[in-house]
Amino acid sequence: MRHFSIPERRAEVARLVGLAPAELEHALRSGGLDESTADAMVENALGTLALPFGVAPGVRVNGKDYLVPMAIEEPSVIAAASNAAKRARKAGGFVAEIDPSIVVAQIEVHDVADPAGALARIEGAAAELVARANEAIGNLVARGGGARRSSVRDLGGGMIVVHVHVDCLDAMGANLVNTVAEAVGARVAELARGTLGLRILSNYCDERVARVRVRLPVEELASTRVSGLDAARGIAQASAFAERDVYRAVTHNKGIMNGVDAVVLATGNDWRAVEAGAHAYAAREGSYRPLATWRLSDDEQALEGQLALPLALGIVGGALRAHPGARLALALLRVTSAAELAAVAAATGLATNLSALRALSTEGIQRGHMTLHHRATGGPSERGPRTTNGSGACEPPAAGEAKLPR
Ligand SMILES: CC(C)(COP(=O)([O-])OP(=O)([O-])OC[C@H]1O[C@@H](n2cnc3c(N)ncnc32)[C@H](O)[C@@H]1OP(=O)([O-])[O-])[C@@H](O)C(=O)NCCC(=O)NCCSC(=O)C[C@@](C)(O)CC(=O)[O-]
Ligand SMILES: NC(=O)C1=CN([C@@H]2O[C@H](COP(=O)(O)OP(=O)(O)OC[C@H]3O[C@@H](n4cnc5c(N)ncnc54)[C@H](OP(=O)(O)O)[C@@H]3O)[C@@H](O)[C@H]2O)C=CC1
Repeated sequence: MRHFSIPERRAEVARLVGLAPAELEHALRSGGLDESTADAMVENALGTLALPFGVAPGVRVNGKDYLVPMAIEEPSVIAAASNAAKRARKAGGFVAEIDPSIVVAQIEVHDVADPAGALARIEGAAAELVARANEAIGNLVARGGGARRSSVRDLGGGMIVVHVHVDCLDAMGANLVNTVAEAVGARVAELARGTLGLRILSNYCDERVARVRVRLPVEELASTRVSGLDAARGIAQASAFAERDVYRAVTHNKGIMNGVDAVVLATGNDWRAVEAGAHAYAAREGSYRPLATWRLSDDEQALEGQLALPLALGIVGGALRAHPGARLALALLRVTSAAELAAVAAATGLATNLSALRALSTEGIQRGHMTLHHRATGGPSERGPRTTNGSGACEPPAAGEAKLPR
């Protein structure tokens, strides 16, 4: 069977999203980042290091179908996301709920002789601190964002920490929030009567959580190799394993981050921040837990999955200002807010988790994964294009049923 070329896939994607093929060509030239832009982005640049950039078609979230850009070096992850998305779409797709874009500015003060008095004075000055914060980020306030409230905690040993909770709207928010932390720092230290310490955002964005769920009739999990009910039971059992064992929970979460990180990376977002926050959230109850869990319904008719993780993503600012490949990724997604991007990234994470668990709990991971792995290493490939009409030409996909030539 004929293997479709990258230009053929680009042409199909361009058609699907209404871009000129030349725009894709241009944005993805040199791995999406030219040397002079790279030179301006970081220090001591020698060049760029490219990753494969692919798409998972037909990921339905809150009733809308997305062509999801994924940057990842690992074979079978994009296929896994596509596979689960296809099954989920038939059942109505993923449902996501996203918190407001709250990121916390931390101001730490030490050598505080009277922490109780400091807390009282800082709580009494909450409105003043919020106003000072908002003065420093006037443009964000004008857009409808800004500092919402402040809080303070006694950390013991003469150390206190003040949080200013800032709605960063469509930005990831690190620089915005650092500006706030520095703007209010001196006043906080004055109120605390201590020594001003660090002024920096927290990457633990537990007020900016993306929650996504999916409900699949068990028959949507069936294959020629396994019944839907057996697959669903296996996935629920795999979830129980991860809920009981930290060694398994970490790998389970890796399978979620396969999807999340690939979207985060493709869209030019800060994946270190996402990773740090996700794993802290996984451990928020004192032990490390799976970020996603799966249950078979009581009547054994449906499998229900849910995922929650903090996701501070931006569709403005950061690397997006400069990176043509990341801007292309956002153009493919056609998202209009950071919350919408978080919804898609989370849904993609739940999708890769579902496919991994389905494979693991039925036939094992190696057949699907290694078949695609062999393509990268020069070994045998069983896969040909699925969307040819026999003459090799692409069949036009129906809306929401988008499939790409392989
Ligand atoms: C690999 C598959 C998808 C094969 O799955 P399959 O059932 O053999 O595939 P199929 O040939 O029947 O195709 C079914 C659908 O899968 C997708 N699909 C299938 N092949 C392709 C392809 N070449 N390119 C694009 N999409 C593909 C596509 O959506 C396709 O629908 P179609 O388009 O044909 O109507 C399946 O076995 C699978 O999902 N396996 C899991 C793979 C995985 O999780 N990989 C990650 C690497 S392992 C890891 O990092 C994490 C892990 C596993 O440790 C996490 C954990 O332990 O929880
Ligand atoms: N610990 C961490 O995670 C740290 C991360 N960073 C890095 O910081 C960067 C992210 O910072 P971030 O503050 O998001 O980016 P920016 O500093 O680029 O700020 C985003 C800017 O976008 C503009 N903007 C336009 N439209 C909107 C909108 N609708 N909503 C919000 N802002 C809008 C605002 O500028 P204006 O108001 O002027 O128009 C805003 O200042 C990333 O590169 C990250 O890696 C930096 C330090 C620490």
